Amino acid sequence: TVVDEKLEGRKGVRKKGVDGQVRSFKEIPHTGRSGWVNLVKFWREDRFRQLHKHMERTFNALGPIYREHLGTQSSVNIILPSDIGELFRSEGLHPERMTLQPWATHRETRHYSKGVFLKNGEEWRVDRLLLNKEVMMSAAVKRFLPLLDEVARDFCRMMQAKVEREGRGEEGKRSLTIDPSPDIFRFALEASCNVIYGERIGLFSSSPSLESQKFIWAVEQMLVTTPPLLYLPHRLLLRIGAPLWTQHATAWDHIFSHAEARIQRWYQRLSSSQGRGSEAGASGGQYSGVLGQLMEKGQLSLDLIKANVTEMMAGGVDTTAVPLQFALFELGRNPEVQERVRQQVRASWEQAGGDPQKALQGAPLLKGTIKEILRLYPVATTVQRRTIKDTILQNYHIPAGTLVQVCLYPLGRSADVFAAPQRFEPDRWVNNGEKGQTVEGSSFRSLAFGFGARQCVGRRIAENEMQLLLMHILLSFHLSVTSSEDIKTTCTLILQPETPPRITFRKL
Ligand code: HEM
Repeated sequence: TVVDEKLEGRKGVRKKGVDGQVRSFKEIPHTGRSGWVNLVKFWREDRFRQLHKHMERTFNALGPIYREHLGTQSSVNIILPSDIGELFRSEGLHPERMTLQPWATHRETRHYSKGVFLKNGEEWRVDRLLLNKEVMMSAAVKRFLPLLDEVARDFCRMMQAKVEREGRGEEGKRSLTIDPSPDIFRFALEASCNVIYGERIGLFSSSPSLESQKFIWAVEQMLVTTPPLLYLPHRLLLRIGAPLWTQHATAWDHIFSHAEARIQRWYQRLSSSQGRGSEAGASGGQYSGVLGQLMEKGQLSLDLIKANVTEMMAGGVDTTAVPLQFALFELGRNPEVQERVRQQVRASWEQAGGDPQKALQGAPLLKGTIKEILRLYPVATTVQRRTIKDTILQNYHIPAGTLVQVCLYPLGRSADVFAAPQRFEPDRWVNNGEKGQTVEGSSFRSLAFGFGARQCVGRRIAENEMQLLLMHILLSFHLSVTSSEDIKTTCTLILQPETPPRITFRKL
């Protein structure tokens, strides 16, 4: 293949073709013509798990644009902010990503509706505008922030009790070294349930319910089984009852049944409040989470509500739990950064008089920390768009309908885009990177949540959830790590640590 033959590396911006003409699509460097040969190679060398590193290596070998053909999929991959800007500028009113076909097939075979993640066109836009009102608009953020804050505070109380009980050192100053990932997954699920269903599920108790553990397991299983199914003819696997397909579909069934039980409960409450003629609705006029809002407003059908809250639950737990693990690790191995962030958080917290929104607004380094973590460890490793018109990228002609992927891991670590890209430096995002930490301007560099009208619908939930947890942890604990070696990462559908890092929590 082109990569294997180690064709001359061509970094930087590509000049016009020999005769000054735009070059053809076929001339874009590629990693091998046959999608099936490439796929076999990927399987043999276990490259799916290292997809992010494979992309980084390929850009280094082939330059800032390349084509890849893998099984049934093909894409053009890009990395430079100028090309990313060009791509997003022409995404149109109904931006389209690569369809996660196995997820779509699950909905079709079970006769379930699809949520915004899987829809396209005007159908997508109608649902999306309704959801934005409940999760993206600033009035909605104001409503759900206290629910996230409550869970973050409870998490810290639970951790304090654990450190006191199991830690070492004198009373009141004990420290405990643990792999915090199981607790963080519980936090993320508890927080999601509180915001989406308006329901606490008691995951910080000593015996969390079997149902919740099953849910966490099912999301993990669904994520792991997705990448291989993306490149295989999964309808054939479905027809022959292949174990990979069965595992995938069963995992989704669990995720759906979790949502189903809650929707039924709400439906009964709503029907009985209507029966009583109550004007305040099932929630008694109190904010009771995204599901409650959607049910009471009644603008989306019950099936569409189910599809969307299920997608939000499935998309909202691992995606926030994993960056939080990386954040604890980076703050732990960079004590000076940790102290700087803590000082700002403390000052802001004291000023805010217990108002979580004010406290976050006064601590921009917390936001910078999250952006920096997602730069180094983008939980979704690519953002994709299907072009709606002919475009030119790196002076190559890209026909309408091409799938173009922005590769976030190599982008975040590129020295052409970020100064000292290996350094964990939340300051680089504060005051528009005034400290010269990005190379040439600042547009199209922070894309972990995607872009524009199709960006992550859970973005405001995720950002606030992660910032609030870090805020309360920094107010309560000093963090350190047992080893400051880089964490090895692996790609399922999301980028995560190969082995979760161990963190020492010392009570302040
Ligand atoms: C750190 C956490 C998260 C990251 C990095 C992340 C990342 C992303 C990205 C990159 C996209 C595609 C955006 C695009 O195409 O432009 C996306 C879409 C989506 N995310 Fe997230 N996400 C996170 C958390 C969440 C949460 C908490 C939820 C649910 C509450 C959620 C639900 C969704 C949904 C439903 C979509 C599809 C939106 C649409 O197509 O209209 N995500 N996310």
